[in-house]
Amino acid sequence: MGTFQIEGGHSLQGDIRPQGAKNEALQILCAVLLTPEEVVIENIPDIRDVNKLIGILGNLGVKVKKLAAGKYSFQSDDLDLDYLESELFKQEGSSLRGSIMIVGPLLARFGKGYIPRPGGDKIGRRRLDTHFEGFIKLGADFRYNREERFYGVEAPNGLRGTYMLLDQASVTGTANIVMAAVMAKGTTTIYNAACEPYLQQLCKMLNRMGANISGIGSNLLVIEGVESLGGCNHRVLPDMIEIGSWIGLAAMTRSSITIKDVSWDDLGLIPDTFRKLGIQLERRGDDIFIPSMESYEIQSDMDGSILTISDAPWPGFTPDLLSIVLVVCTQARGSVLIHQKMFESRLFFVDKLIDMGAKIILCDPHRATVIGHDFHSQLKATTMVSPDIRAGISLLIAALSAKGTSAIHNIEQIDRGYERIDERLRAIGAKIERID
Ligand SMILES: CC(=O)N[C@H]1[C@@H](OP(=O)(O)OP(=O)(O)OC[C@H]2O[C@@H](n3ccc(=O)[nH]c3=O)[C@H](O)[C@@H]2O)O[C@H](CO)[C@@H](O)[C@@H]1O
Ligand SMILES: C=C(OP(=O)(O)O)C(=O)O
Repeated sequence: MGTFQIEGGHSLQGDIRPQGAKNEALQILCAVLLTPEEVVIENIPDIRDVNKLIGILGNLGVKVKKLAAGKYSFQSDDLDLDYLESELFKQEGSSLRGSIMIVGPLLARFGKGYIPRPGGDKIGRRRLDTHFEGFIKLGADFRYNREERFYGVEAPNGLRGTYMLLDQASVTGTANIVMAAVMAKGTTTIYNAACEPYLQQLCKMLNRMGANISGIGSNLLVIEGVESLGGCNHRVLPDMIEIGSWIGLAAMTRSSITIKDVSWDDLGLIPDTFRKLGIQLERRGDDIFIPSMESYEIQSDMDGSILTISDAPWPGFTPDLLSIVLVVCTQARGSVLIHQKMFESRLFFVDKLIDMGAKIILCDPHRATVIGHDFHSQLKATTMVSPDIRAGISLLIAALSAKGTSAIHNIEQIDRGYERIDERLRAIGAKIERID
């Protein structure tokens, strides 16, 4: 279990460039299984989850070549499907959430797909029903081995397009079903589809490979099945969750930071949500400039009531930034209610912030009220364990703003989504060391 040691209380300055988006990369990497031709992907982040998925693709027989930093070529022309039934796959496949998205492409191309129940963060129940109900609607047979926690779908006679209304706008579920449907016979219509930029990018890439998907960016996707897909080039967007993390970091440490090449038009409600906390953000070309601020004041609603920040499927505010918003509010002027609707265990980390001196009332597993200090009282350094990726980065931001030296254990959770975070933060003046 690795540890970060952080000396807090210093303001930072400079430019930071976001990595490629983790959640997009996980989808795009799975899509390389849909064609025997070469697929070249750029801006792949060098993070644990993505590297694990690339490892799984390699074990499946995909020819993986690293062409440059973040740039890889993949060719799935000679796969070893026996790997899917091996003990090694049971371990590797369960170690990250994103691996679930190999099932759709394998089912589309080879008529079968298996996956162990994915592991990952302890952030609440994470059902897979939407994925498998979609595959069943497309004509696949489903089985679940309860003892081994192993899911399987088979469609030896191929898949057939149909209409489906998803029970939830699941991000990975939509990606999986889209990838299964692109080569199904006839038309598939997916209503209540998730439409995060990750999915928009996936659908655009699939169309470049020869698929016929319309409705991209909406919650109604129409997919005309095609016989086969070919190779393509694709570039992963900057990671909007990392961008939000750097905005929070700048505000909490009263730093002046420029976040480079953010792809503003794909950020949805993220900039305005931070603005509601009183944080100044300036659009400079495709960069975000955040000036150093002595203080930031949370806006009230128009009728004067306390602001609520809650998550929702895209184009709503992403749940992956709520922990970061929460930590930023601990030093704001004013009060806010944070309502995490999707996940039931993502707010428990506030205990650590309370230990550090933050004023937070955890109302129930989904809601926390934060009363900001307006920098009149600095958080105090402490020792903590990162429970999940976004709680981890939030604790790291808290430690960078706190007085004294903090330690964060279990930083593997942070490394699964943030590339060389210690080096990149040191480059803008942070005092952070990795201790193995
Ligand atoms: C690898 C990856 O891409 N992970 C992301 C993906 O996970 P993932 O695709 O696993 O998450 P889902 O979209 O399936 O759902 C996440 C949670 O929200 C609940 N839910 C979802 C939709 C909805 O309309 N109502 C609802 O309550 C689900 O029951 C579940 O508990 O999307 C999540 C939701 O944006 C993000 O937190 C994860 O970072
Ligand atoms: C919850 C997250 O990731 P995953 O779905 O990979 O666990 C996240 O990125 O915040």
